[in-house]
Amino acid sequence: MTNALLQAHDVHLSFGTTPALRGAGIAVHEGEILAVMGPSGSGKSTLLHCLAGILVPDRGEILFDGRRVDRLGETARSSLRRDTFGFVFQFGQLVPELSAEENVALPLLLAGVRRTKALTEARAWLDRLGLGDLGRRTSGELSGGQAQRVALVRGLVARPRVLFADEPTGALDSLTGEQVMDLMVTVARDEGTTIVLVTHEPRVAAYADREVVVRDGKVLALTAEPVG
Ligand SMILES: Nc1ncnc2c1ncn2[C@@H]1O[C@H](COP(=O)(O)OP(=O)(O)OP(=O)(O)O)[C@@H](O)[C@H]1O
Repeated sequence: MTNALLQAHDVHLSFGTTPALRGAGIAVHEGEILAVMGPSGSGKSTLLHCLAGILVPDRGEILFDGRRVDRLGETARSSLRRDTFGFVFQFGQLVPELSAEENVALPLLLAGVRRTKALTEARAWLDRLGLGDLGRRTSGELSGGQAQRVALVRGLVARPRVLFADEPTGALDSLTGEQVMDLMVTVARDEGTTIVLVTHEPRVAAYADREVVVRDGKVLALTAEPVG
């Protein structure tokens, strides 16, 4: 496929003598929600980190929108992560001293949006997603599921082209996990966001358009790639 938004070709990466990726290849299409599954230690998070420009592979290529991410320097990769990508991890990682709305506003502030405007926008997002009542609370005053929904909104507020979600429901019970996934899919469809979703839970992967499995540092396709 040549028109994928995000691609990895024959990616290898080792941590010291431990190989994490051994020839991984993947193509993610614009607007697609792709679930990356596989056993513990198979290389899922490492692959996500390579696709997101957090890690640079030892060998192979990472392409975003036709551009070689693996050839960019740290500053350019950091700008790409800040301006074009969004992130949500297993333990939301909200800044504990800040309120929910301040946490949501953070990516906008980092992108140079003025504080008042960033907070107004953060509040609008929280309202739109039914979380407006939580805006003034700090993360210590939120339940795990509420905190994770706020973290998800923070990952989406700057309208990233790709959202990288690494086990976003891993710390939640299944009902709360479903609420987080419903929110993620609703926003992604509305905004046309592409999602790379690492999960080991089939119920979570079922929200995706397509699934791949990582095994021993390689990617096995489970369902067919979309045509186009
Ligand atoms: N920072 C690191 N230092 C050393 N080894 C690492 C590091 N990160 C990952 N590894 C190793 O690389 C391999 C792949 O790890 P990775 O975290 O990508 O797997 P995973 O499929 O995401 O696992 P899990 O489902 O348990 O999160 C494993 O053998 C792991 O121990």
